[in-house]
Amino acid sequence: MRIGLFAVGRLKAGPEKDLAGRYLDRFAKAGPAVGLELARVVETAESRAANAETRKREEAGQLEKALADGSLLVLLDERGKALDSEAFARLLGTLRDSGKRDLMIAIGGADGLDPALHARADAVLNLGKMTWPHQLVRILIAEQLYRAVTILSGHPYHRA
Ligand SMILES: C[S@@+](CC[C@H](N)C(=O)[O-])C[C@H]1O[C@@H](n2cnc3c(N)ncnc32)[C@H](O)[C@@H]1O
Repeated sequence: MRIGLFAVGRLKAGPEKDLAGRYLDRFAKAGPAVGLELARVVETAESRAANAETRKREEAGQLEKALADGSLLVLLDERGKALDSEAFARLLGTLRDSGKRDLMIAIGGADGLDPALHARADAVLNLGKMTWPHQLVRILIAEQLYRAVTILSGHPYHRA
């Protein structure tokens, strides 16, 4: 399965990008059935100037374009469902074994994700109830993806 991370907003060179990159590299190397596309950057000068609803619709349109036909979609949202790392690994394993070729995991911008994406999503997950900036969310989900493949493969990185 190919797993893509879709994120709104550019991650500048610096410690956040380095740390997210480190976990994404480990993740890509750890699971034979798991590939990775780097996060897509969709923010433009126009989208920054637009109001929140217009901006969210535009971002959702760009995500829809980036989604392969029949792709699974998981959204990250603080109002989503809380899973522990083992349950997240099981979910990833189930999605991986579903026969679908693509899974996109989406992180919203400053205004969150458009409601139309929520209606189409296969799962909406949170990383705790607090609101994190998208830069940190990329690091958190990258680490959890790596942790999940180590759980699925029985690697000792994760100690429950
Ligand atoms: C700064 S937050 C946007 C908050 C926005 N006001 C909202 O109501 O959704 C940017 C993105 O980071 C992700 N995010 C932030 N905190 C999160 C959390 N606790 N769990 C999951 N995703 C989170 C979401 O994808 C969110 O759209």
